Amino acid sequence: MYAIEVENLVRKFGDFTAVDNLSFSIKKGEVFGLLGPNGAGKTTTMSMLSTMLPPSSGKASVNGFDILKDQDNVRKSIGIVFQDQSLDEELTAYENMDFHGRLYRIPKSTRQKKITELLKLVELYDKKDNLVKTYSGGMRRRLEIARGLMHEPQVLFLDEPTLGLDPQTRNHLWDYIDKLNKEKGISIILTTHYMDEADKLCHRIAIIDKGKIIALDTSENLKNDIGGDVITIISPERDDLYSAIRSMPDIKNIELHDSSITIGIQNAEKHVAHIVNIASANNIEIKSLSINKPTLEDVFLHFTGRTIREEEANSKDKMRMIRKAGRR
Ligand SMILES: Nc1ncnc2c1ncn2[C@@H]1O[C@H](COP(=O)(O)OP(=O)(O)OP(=O)(O)O)[C@@H](O)[C@H]1O
Repeated sequence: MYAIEVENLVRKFGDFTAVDNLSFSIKKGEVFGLLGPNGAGKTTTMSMLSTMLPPSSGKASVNGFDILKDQDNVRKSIGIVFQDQSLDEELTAYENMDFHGRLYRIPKSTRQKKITELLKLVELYDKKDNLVKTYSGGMRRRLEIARGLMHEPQVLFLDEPTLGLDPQTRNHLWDYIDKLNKEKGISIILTTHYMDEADKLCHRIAIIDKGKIIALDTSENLKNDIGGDVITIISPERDDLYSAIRSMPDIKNIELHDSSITIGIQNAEKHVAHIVNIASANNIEIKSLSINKPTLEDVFLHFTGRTIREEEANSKDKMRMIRKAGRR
């Protein structure tokens, strides 16, 4: 059984199609990422899978339960951490957790044990009696994750889990998410517009743009599929080197430039020694050699002709933070 199965899922708002015929499945124990720019349809997809928004057409199941026919069981199977914070600022961390446990009718003795275990897991146990309004952004997000795990969900939904957090806090949170997956075996679906986040956390990534999946695979395969690595060599005897190595069997393409040679090749590091040996056997000097690995940004560019514009994303992050602050 899959953690999530999605078949031809569509969501329209009036004439506008926000989610356009998505199909994918997520294995149990997998961390799966929906990566795409703002407005790509990620949150809308998560909202449908968590039964908060009905699809216009198509079907999906979570933990084997149909999102339309078996909503109660879907809800019991999932923990949710969405973009907008939903903690009670005037309560302590413990009280927030306890309140959530009561909502799910978890008996008192189990509740206390669970709260202790989860607050320790996200390293907030020492601060359990502090009011949430005294918490930093990273601490709040960790508390939200712990709270989302109170009822022992099989699948965790994380919508932009590190939005608006500073790089150090993001790194910390990534460690917790990784730990949750490894230690508790929880399947995780997360959305992000941060390439490094998808790269670091996700076993597989669906790149989504304008409501459609444009590529889906492991990060490594996605990068390899667009042509692999690029080796750049600077040498005073470029022409000789070019002639000596151009017939190497694994080279996908080789180009001679004014001051360098560039070689497109998969798993570049495996071929570097061979290239250096050929140069040395032919008395050719190599001044420098560097390997560039393609990034997920290159993958997105390859499929869409555009970049996921981080400036745009960042300004949107700021707007969200201002909006949230205004609500307090
Ligand atoms: N309730 C709604 N009514 C009309 N349009 C909507 C509604 N909700 C979302 N949309 C539109 O659907 C598209 C997808 O939005 P969605 O929030 O799913 O994108 P996203 O990839 O999660 O981006 P973001 O990270 O900015 O939320 C956007 O163009 C958005 O404006």
